[in-house]
Amino acid sequence: MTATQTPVVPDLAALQQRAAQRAAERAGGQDRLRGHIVCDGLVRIFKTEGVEVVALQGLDMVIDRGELVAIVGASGSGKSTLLNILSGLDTPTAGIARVADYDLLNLSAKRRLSYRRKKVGFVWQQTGRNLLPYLTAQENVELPMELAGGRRRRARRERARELLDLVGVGYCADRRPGQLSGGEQQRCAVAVAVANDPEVLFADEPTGELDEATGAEVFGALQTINAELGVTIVVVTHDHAVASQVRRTVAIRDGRTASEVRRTARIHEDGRTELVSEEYAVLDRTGRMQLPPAFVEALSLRDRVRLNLEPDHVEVRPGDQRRAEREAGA
Ligand SMILES: Nc1ncnc2c1ncn2[C@@H]1O[C@H](COP(=O)(O)OP(=O)(O)OP(=O)(O)O)[C@@H](O)[C@H]1O
Repeated sequence: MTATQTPVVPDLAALQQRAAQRAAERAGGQDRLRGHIVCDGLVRIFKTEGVEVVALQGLDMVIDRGELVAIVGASGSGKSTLLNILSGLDTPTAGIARVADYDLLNLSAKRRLSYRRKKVGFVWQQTGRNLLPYLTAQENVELPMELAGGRRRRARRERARELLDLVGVGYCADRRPGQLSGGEQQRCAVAVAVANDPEVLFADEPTGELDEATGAEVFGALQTINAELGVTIVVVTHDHAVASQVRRTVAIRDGRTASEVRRTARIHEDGRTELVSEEYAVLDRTGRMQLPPAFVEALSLRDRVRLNLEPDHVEVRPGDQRRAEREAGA
């Protein structure tokens, strides 16, 4: 049996391949594929009443064109701060934040507006933030096109209809948000977010207020947009179902990229396809990395650790081996 014959997990690999192909076509060639979103040593410090909060402390992250990436992390780890910066709502204190050739540290007001209107789209957790209640779904999708200009009325109407169909809510076109379920509203929000054909879509907890089945439908709409339109998508989520279905999940801890899980489809000799997850720690340019909390706890690592350089790996041992053994035995 070959890879094309009924693999166990065909969807992810096939969709990702299609997304990469579409994104490459949009970008005008493979060599422009690298680094659609680049954060390097990204810092955001908030100052309130003389107190400084370092929300991002040198975050590094590169996302390629056409990727669909999930960002996870505990509350307060800096996810919303990162998304606000990447969506052009907030300005970083230092470092590099670049999206599709827009340097987000140095944007004029005019360029910021064009960035927000044309380059990126957003889906927020609160459905009320995504859709205007007094417009129908169709009108909601047409509105951003009208504001951006450039498309005639008929073209706007046709595109809105196509996008609603693409995310599976064509039947909701003439209804107002109040007449839609939470999942339908979020799928309409996805159509609104891509109305002006953005290169990147940011979604902040898009399934956060939905039950599992409805959340899966909304995530399915994001996957379709990624695969069919080649839009790069970054989803901040606490939803395990979402995080486990993307090819790459980036975990943020204390304002830094702590680790990444990459999933690849492995094809066995008997033709079975298996989804394999591998966890990586992220090493920054100065050689810093964070050990996963489970590793630290398992060996009671504290204060300082011993490092040994081996020909093909680095060993990390408890600094005080005897104490660690005592605690492990206790
Ligand atoms: N406007 C602000 N002023 C002061 N501190 C802020 C501001 N925004 C965020 N912070 C602080 O920055 C840190 C990161 O917050 P952020 O909202 O980015 O975390 P998060 O990972 O999105 O959390 P959650 O999952 O709860 O939304 C927190 O300590 C937070 O209190």
